[in-house]
Amino acid sequence: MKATPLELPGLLLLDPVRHGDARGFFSEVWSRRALAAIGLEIDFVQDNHAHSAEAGVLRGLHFQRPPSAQGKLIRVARGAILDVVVDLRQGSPGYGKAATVELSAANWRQLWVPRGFAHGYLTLEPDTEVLYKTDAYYDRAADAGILWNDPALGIDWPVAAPILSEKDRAAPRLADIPPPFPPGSW
Ligand SMILES: Cc1cn([C@H]2C[C@H](O)[C@@H](COP(=O)(O)OP(=O)(O)O[C@H]3O[C@@H](C)C(=O)[C@@H](O)[C@H]3O)O2)c(=O)[nH]c1=O
Repeated sequence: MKATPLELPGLLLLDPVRHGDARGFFSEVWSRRALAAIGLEIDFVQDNHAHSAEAGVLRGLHFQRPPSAQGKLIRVARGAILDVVVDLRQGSPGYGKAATVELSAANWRQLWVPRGFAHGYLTLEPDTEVLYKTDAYYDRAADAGILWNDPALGIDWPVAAPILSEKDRAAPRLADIPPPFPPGSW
């Protein structure tokens, strides 16, 4: 498993091996041993699977407040997404900065997002299926979000009018919420 650190500390782009043959392919999409070998020892507790029917669906930017913060290991089994994360860890050199990466069934890449980030994605193709593992359970009371196009984040979304949930349409800007991950919480 190749692991490439991205510009925000803790973010890792992973390239699992895909063994192709005449039948199709085989791939170990998650292995505790392979992740431990690159220094990631994570106890995942939940697997999520989301289908988006259309290109232009934007989900995010979401996080769960501590102590229910979640690390996420994200991949795409069908279609493609622009995956976006924002570092919300106060005191991190990346605080308030965003990173974007394309994940697709074609490139077979995965993104490891540690606790302390907001996460969102835009589907680039219809019928896109996103799968991700989390290291903490869903906690509806801790569920929170930041407005996808908060100008302070400077995210270069390739779409002006995405398809959003009502919740995401009404999300606050980062400057309008108490810092979700103060020093000591991450
Ligand atoms: C996230 C989640 C949602 N739900 C429920 C709540 C709601 O009724 C329904 C849809 O929830 P949402 O609208 O929040 O789904 P969605 O907008 O897809 O939310 C997801 O977005 C991406 C970007 C993430 O990073 C995830 O952590 C998660 O926040 O599913 C669960 O039961 N368990 C979960 O873990």
